[in-house]
Amino acid sequence: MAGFLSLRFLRDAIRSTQLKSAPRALARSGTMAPASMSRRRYNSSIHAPPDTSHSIEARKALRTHGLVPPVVESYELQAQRCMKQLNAKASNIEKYNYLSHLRNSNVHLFYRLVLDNFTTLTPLIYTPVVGEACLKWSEIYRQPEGMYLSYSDRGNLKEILQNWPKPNVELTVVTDGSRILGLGDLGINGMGIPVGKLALYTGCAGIRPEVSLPLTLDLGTNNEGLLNDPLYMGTRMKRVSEEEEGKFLDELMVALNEVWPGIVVQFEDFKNPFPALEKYQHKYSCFNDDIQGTGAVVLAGIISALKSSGLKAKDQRAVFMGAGSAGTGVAKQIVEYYMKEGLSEDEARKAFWFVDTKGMITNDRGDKLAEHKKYFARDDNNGLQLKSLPEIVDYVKPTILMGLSTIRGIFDEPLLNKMAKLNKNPIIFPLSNPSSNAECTFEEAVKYTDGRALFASGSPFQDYVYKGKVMKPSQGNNMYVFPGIGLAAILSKAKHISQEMIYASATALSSTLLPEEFASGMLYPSLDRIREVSVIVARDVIRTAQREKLDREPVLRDMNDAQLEAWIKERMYDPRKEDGYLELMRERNEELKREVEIASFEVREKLSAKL
Ligand SMILES: NC(=O)C1=CN([C@@H]2O[C@H](COP(=O)(O)OP(=O)(O)OC[C@H]3O[C@@H](n4cnc5c(N)ncnc54)[C@H](O)[C@@H]3O)[C@@H](O)[C@H]2O)C=CC1
Ligand SMILES: CC(=O)C(=O)O
Ligand SMILES: [Mg+2]
Repeated sequence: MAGFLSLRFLRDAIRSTQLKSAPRALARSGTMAPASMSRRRYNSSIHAPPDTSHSIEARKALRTHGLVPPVVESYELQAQRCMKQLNAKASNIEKYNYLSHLRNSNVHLFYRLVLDNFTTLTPLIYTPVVGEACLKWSEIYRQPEGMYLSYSDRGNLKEILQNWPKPNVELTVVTDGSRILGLGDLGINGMGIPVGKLALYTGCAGIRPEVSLPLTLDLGTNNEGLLNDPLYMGTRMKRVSEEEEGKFLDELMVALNEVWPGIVVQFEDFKNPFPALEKYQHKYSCFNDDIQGTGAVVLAGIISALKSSGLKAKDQRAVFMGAGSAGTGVAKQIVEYYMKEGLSEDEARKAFWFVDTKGMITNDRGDKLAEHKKYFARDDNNGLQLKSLPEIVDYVKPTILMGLSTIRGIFDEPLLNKMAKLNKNPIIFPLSNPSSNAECTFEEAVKYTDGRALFASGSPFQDYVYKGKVMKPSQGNNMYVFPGIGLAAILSKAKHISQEMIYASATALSSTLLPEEFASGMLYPSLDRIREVSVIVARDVIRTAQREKLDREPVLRDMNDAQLEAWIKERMYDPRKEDGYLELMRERNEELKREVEIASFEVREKLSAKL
């Protein structure tokens, strides 16, 4: 019996790497000719395509000799050509397509380019251009990227996940496409978001590209435009009910953890992300980026802004335009900070006034409030029900104006003037994405507050020269923390991702702002230093996981901070050190190992049949 169990275990272990062994098994059963080494190379899960940077020796070994022009090029030359081709593209969407193609055809060159041109390329692979790509996803579709799981696949999710061609997945970003940035329900067109977020995981935190899985759930869409679009590539049906989605997600979480035990799951851009977070956060290694990641990143910006304005937590009054997952997630995180600064929970909670489509959120407004809005609903309004943002600002006299509403331009000139009259340094955070949904632009915030606003936006803006001075915008985007949180969860093998771990990511991020950056008005560190930032975020998140006994990697426990940082850095994927030739050799080794495993499994199976 014990022998039988271990054989089954071995067979399952081999199946978990089944893709590589599948061609051989099929070949053995006679349904498929054995793939030649050269054929297999092109189907390789690891990218070792013909590359102009390969030496002649490598080309010979890879049998790509003759498949690329003869000159062996330096990376600098390759990069020069790429940037020239990129700059020749007439529109942002063409640039997006070009970069997607590059990522799929030469992954290391793509990431090297991203790391060397981070601030120029991020807006093209992430917000704002990814928003346009999602709007047009079914139109611009060229190649498979990520996995699509449809409602009709329920019952078979585990089996389908096993079709993913890379054997070891450590991280997935999953969306149901129901609230893509501020662009609404885009159905499966939302795939651009998991793809973009995971590209940032690799760029910002050095997660190896082959261990990440972009995942989009095809659970229908209520977007009539898409339902009527012949090119739309998702199932043409209305969105399933919340209950049906809940059951689907239950199956998905089990399946993901069976196929890739301990996988880190990032939930992204769900219209109603609260039930999943509540249900899974203490059960699996997962977090919600829009609620928790955004909360952490905005808290870090608020810590910097308060330091800059010289005001205390107890003096803050915040008006939040938009009371969705991001708005309430951000405010909850700030409440925690205010409490650590000495306020009672009630004092902290009362420092927030929320506004949604029906106006100021109060307990006695007369409508049934969604569960997540109740905590911040005002009960001190003496029956007063205010509808418009300007009258709410007059009533509250806020120090902070936060935009997570998706409404472009709602922070208009008169409102910004008002904030500037009320405060020496008004804190203005138009955080909605993409740029076309921002509550105001950087230029507007500077001009209409006479250059005194402490500003952060969700999507990037250009520097702006005001009265002869170059003003620098800050980008308050969860990209500053989610890569470090995910990296920490992977490296520490965290059982769960706790609220304390998320909070640690915020304080870690705020600690990375350099004095000179702070002096120049920046609220966040320069994105050019994002890898350094991710190391510090990951370090502090790991430390918190250890304190809470949520980590399962004992090796890290005895390290001091410097050792831990060095260890994290060492594990980060660095495209500069990658080499397709070496990878292929590694891959061949792995393949040989698997062949030996299969052979020994077969021998043992025959033996056990004889016994
Ligand atoms: N900067 C960042 O890192 C992040 C930015 N966001 C952005 O925040 C925005 C909102 O995201 P979620 O909260 O997840 O969406 P959501 O759909 O959950 O919430 C949107 C909120 O805005 C309110 N709203 C919409 N139209 C309004 C109107 N005309 N007047 C008043 N209120 C209105 C809704 O009532 C709702 O409370 C999106 O644009 C998203 O891209 C989200 C996460 C991270
Ligand atoms: C940045 C982000 O996660 C969002 O806009 O939804
Ligand atoms: Mg999001």
